[in-house]
Amino acid sequence: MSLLPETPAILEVRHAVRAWLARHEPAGTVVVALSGGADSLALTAAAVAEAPSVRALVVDHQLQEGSDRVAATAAARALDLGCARADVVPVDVTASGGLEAAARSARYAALDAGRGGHPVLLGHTLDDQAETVLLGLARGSGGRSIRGMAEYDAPWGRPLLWVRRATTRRACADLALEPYEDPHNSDPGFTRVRLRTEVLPLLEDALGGGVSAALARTAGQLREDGEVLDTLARQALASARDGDDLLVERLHEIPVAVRRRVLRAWLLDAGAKALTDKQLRAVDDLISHWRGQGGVAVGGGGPGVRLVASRSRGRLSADFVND
Ligand SMILES: Nc1ncnc2c1ncn2[C@@H]1O[C@H](COP(=O)(O)OP(=O)(O)OP(=O)(O)O)[C@@H](O)[C@H]1O
Repeated sequence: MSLLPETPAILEVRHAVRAWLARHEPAGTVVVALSGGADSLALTAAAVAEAPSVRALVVDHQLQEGSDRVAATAAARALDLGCARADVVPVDVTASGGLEAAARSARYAALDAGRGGHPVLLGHTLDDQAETVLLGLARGSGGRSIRGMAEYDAPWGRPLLWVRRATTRRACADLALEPYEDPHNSDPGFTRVRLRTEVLPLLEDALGGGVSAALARTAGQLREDGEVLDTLARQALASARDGDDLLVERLHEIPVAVRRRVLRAWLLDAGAKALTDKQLRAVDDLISHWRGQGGVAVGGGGPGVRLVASRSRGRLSADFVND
């Protein structure tokens, strides 16, 4: 649909979507995950202009009074904008492990179930990426936590990862669309909101601007580097495996950055959960600093059971052991 006004903001969002489609070549229909907020609304308008056929999916978390109206309004906008279909999917959020996390997993499950085999475009912007990287830097460990979000991790596509949030807002204003403002997005009880409204502006001010873009760029570079290391690790894992065990002699010569990834993938496969850097290093010591030490317990066995990685006769094995 080339009926959209050709303002700089609209053209920038369209260009980002066009470039994503050209890189990832989804066949036919794409689904847009539409919250009704500025990011996914601008994304929907641009997708309709750029993709052969667009379906919108709006998840109604049913957590706030009137959420059904918000969802219905968003779906109606999607049809106005030219989507071939727009569906509201109500979900029941059962809050185990925090409401935010429960809402997110219910949302992704509903989008996955409703996408009909097509890729799903999400409206994450460069600003979301910068916040994610900053959170990862402060809370995570290792390069994986500051890689940020992928622009395509099938079926999830993020065409706007290099577009500023201000641009999607501008695009909506240019289209005379009134985005939904989620009250959560201004609630300082959420760490992400404080990052957005307090920390990042302070960093921008102190460092003279460009911080969000630099964080997003760093994430992009780390992701590319990390993907190479992951590929090498997959190959090394395949060659070191003997049944469920690993042959130590095949792991000795591998650079430590790759070897730790091999061990991580192997332990996760064996059922490890929430692996820490300290545990991984201790398992690595079974190879690089072997002095006959005992096994290393890692999380994952459930109550009363531990997963223990140990070395014996040139092999590493991971076994569940009762406490
Ligand atoms: N209710 C919803 N229905 C459909 N899509 C949604 C909904 N809420 C969010 N999305 C999609 O997810 C994108 C990111 O939204 P938001 O930043 O609120 O998510 P989040 O809570 O940070 O979750 P995550 O970053 O894990 O996806 C939106 O741009 C939109 O594409």
